[in-house]
Amino acid sequence: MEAAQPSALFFDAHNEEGARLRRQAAIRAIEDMLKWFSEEDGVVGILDATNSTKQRRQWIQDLLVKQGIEPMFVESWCDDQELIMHNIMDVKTCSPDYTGQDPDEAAKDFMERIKKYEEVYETINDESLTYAKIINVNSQVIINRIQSYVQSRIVYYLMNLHIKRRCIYLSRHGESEFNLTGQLGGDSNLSPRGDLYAHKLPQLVKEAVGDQPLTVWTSTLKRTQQTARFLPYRQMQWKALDELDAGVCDGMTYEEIKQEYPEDFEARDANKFEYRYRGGESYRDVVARLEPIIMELERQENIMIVTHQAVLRCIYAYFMNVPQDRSPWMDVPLHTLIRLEPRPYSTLETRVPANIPAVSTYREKGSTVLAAPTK
Ligand SMILES: O=P(O)(O)OC[C@H]1O[C@@](CO)(OP(=O)(O)O)[C@@H](O)[C@@H]1O
Repeated sequence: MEAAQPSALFFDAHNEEGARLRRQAAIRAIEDMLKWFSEEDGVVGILDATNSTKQRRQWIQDLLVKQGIEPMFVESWCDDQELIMHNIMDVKTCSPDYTGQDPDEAAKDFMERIKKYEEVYETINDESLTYAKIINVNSQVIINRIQSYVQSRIVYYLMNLHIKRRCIYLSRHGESEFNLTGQLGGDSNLSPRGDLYAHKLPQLVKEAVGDQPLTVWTSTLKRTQQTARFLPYRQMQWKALDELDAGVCDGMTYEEIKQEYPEDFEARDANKFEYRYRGGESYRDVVARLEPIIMELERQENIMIVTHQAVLRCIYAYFMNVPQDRSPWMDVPLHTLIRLEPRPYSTLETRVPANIPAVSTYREKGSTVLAAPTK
């Protein structure tokens, strides 16, 4: 039997049973989070709840501080009716609370829910708490007692968010000369088939983007710039988008690495996310250097990124919520345009193959052989 969906009445502060159940749910969520902190080395947890009274916030603060956790409150405050309505239609009607319900009915119920909240709501201004209050989607941000590095990064991240619809387009560079020989890294030119992809890309992008504005980001390496050279949009090069640095293994094939550095080859397979090439980088290092890219992506509207296998995996994993241990093993084929559309509860993905053959650069764990090529 399916659980009944909560109606606005459930959120009425005078409804004692509703208040009791909501408190119980919050306790369960906090217990879950504490378990994750202690058993799975969690660093930042998000307790998504309507902690809209001073008493409720103080209760959470006391509970967490006792466990050695530093709480930071984030309040999103909005009195712009158009924004509220847009948010309800866009976000709330597809929330798990309203699955399968008529969107107009769901919107009406949510308006009622807001009224119930308004009766008891006390905006955050508690001087002793750490908080960020975001007013009308970043028209104004008020912060209080931001003390640690992580907290300041969270504030910066929140300041960059917007709720406009947009898409992120991702593509690897066209097949390169090094891809043909199975060599890693380097700064080689496109192969003839890679060049065909560069010629076809404007048409693929035009079909996906239409007449909307777009900005193209590439790495500083020749293969991404050659791939993007016919795209009729503003272009920017980012060093942060350069391929994972393979250090002493740059220019080698997987087979050569296995022969010359067998222990490294094994260590990388055992933990590909953490393994750092001698004199080079790990996937974790790439994720860290991509932080400004992610921040800027959150601020921007339509962006197309032409980059490399490892970097693309990291950006894709961020939007598609792929766990760290799986992301370095994802297959991201050459000559394929990936369209990501971030939505409130998930990101929609479409893949458009260019139908231009290319070698595969995908290697399974334990093997030095690359997978079958793309037809
Ligand atoms: O982490 P793995 O799976 O080795 O993938 C990264 C490798 O992908 C390659 C291709 O094999 O990237 P690129 O997209 O730049 O061609 C290498 O240059 C790079 O070292």
